[in-house]
Amino acid sequence: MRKPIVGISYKTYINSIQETFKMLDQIVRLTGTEKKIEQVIFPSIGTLYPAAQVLKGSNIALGAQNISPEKNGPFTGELSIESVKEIGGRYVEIGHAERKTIFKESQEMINKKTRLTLEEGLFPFLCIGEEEQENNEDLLYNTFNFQILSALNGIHIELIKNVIIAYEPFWAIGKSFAADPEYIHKSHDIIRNVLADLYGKEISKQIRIIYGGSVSKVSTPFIINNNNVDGLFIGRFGHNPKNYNEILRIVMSIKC
Ligand SMILES: O=C(CO)COP(=O)(O)O
Repeated sequence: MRKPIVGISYKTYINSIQETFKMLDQIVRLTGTEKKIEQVIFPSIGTLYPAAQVLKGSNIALGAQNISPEKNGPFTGELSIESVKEIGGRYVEIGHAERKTIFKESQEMINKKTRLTLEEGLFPFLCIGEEEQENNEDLLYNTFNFQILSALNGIHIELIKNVIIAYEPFWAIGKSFAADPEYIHKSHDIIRNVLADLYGKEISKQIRIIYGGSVSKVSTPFIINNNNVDGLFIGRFGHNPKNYNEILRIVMSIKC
């Protein structure tokens, strides 16, 4: 069975090392021994190394919000996967809506980063999602199919199961409320079908699909209550460690 997984991104909201220490210390005390669920924290990039020190020895993994498309070389301003690995990072977030819209990240770039992450033995949180709410299921299928196929193009089939698909509809990020649970469930079903059509049923069953976009403790029980939703990718409404802990407990009570 797929192990539930919850990620939380601090984006560029929590940038002080002291504040990061304080928050992660609380989180480690609240949830750091849980084994039935995977937890990943994606701290603000300047706090990645100190965050790694706090998470070390707990059951909470470290993730990088972005990496350079190649291990080393002339990529000014980028974070190398070599550094992520050295400090114990296990996950890499790739293709977030903000990187696509603000930093103009292309599908080709997303493909390079995803491939590098998998070949280096780490686990990508591959973000996909439509820009506008879309009720036509065929159009949604085509959008997901294109994004997944181009991101995973040329990657060895053996590695595909290590991908975590983070379904984050652009239009639901940074809002007051998450997308409607029924809409989320339908999208996850479509993504599972896309994966089965591309890589076969067996592999599709092993890939975790999680939802992100204005998730809160209020919406969590409704979103998570579906077989094809394997976890959450939390933003602002989990930045308070107590809220994060509550969200995690709800997910565990339903999934574990
Ligand atoms: O983008 C997200 C996680 O990657 C979600 O962020 P918000 O929950 O703040 O909308």
